[in-house]
Amino acid sequence: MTKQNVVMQEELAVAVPTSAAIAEPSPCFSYPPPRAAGSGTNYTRYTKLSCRLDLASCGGGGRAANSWIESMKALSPTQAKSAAPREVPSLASREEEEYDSWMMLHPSALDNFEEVMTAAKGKQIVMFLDYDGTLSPIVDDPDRAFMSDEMREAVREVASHFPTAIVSGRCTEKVSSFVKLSELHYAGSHGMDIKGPNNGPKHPKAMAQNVLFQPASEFLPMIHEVYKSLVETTKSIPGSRVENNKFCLSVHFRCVDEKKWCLLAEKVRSVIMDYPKLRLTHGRKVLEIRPTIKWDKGKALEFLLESLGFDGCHDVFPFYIGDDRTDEDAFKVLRDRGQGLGILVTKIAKETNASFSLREPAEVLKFLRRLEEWKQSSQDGEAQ
Ligand SMILES: O=P(O)(O)OC[C@H]1O[C@H](O[C@H]2O[C@H](CO)[C@@H](O)[C@H](O)[C@H]2O)[C@H](O)[C@@H](O)[C@@H]1O
Repeated sequence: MTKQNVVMQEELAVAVPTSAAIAEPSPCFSYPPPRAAGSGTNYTRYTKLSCRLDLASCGGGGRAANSWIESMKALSPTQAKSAAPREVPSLASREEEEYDSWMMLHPSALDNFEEVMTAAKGKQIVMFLDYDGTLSPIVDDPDRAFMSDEMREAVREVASHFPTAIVSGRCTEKVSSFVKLSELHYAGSHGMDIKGPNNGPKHPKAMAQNVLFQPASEFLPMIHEVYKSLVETTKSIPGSRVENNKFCLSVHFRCVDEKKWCLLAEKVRSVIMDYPKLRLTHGRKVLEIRPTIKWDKGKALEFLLESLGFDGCHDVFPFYIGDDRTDEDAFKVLRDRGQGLGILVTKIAKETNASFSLREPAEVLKFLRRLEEWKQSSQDGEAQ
């Protein structure tokens, strides 16, 4: 079988406006907010956090391996700043400064709620929500990443007003068992396993009935085979964990000693180099293996809009809220369509196609509650 060099070049660029550009912060933002890098905004300096996922060179150590490890650390917003070594006391404040600058371009969806809703007013809202890091906080054990009852209630309320879908890297069965709301659409396995609510949508304008779409079904046997190999190959690395997400796999290293990250990556590489039809990406302390088909969360969003009967409708306003790289595909679709709004959940500056931001799942909860209140009050207004 053809061997492939498993190299993913990914870069995370944090664009930092100069002090001149941030001297006069504007208290409110128009919709859409300023475009990110490369679109004629006030960027004059870039801080590049290299995110080269170069597994081929990992085993050999050296600079490439170090840079890969550094990029994985940089990608982890859950890093405890208080645990930073004493000799780099300025790191936290530098990150905060960068975040403040970044917020100029990706303002808080909560602080600017009225502006956001002005853009959505009169349009059919459709809500797309990522799960991990968005509805549930990031925790060490992926099997215990539960969402709170308050969050469930907020999602339930929002879904009673607007068609709502959960879009996750997890398999549909698992994420739906966490969310426990049968009235939602679920797009698991990074959008490769789409299911509509069994009893069809409650929303008068939405059409989709009993949707089931699995564009990567031919990969099931291969994924299962690779899952077994990965479990076997990585079992000697304490803390590592392979999660079977049906049409894709996750190899977790959140609980692996940093000194063993490269060894783990090398072991993953040794397995998947024999499968040129699989690709490797990385998320929040996780390596993700999935089919090379041109399908992602962005395609899933488009598919769901179409199956809901909203394709080509200009009076539809999709919100997509997510925290991870895989959510960028969906943010990009919204940006390219010039429709709706992407909201990135993050505590650190990241290059993104999202327009607005929220800091953490607790803010997502507040945002969903405000959306529900907004809908309630606009209904009350209509009734008067
Ligand atoms: O698309 P998502 O719903 O955000 O899923 C992406 C991955 O999320 C999960 O892993 C992440 O959350 C875990 C629990 O908090 C955490 O332990 C892990 O480090 C994170 O990467 C999930 O377990 C993966 O399978 C998903 O691919």
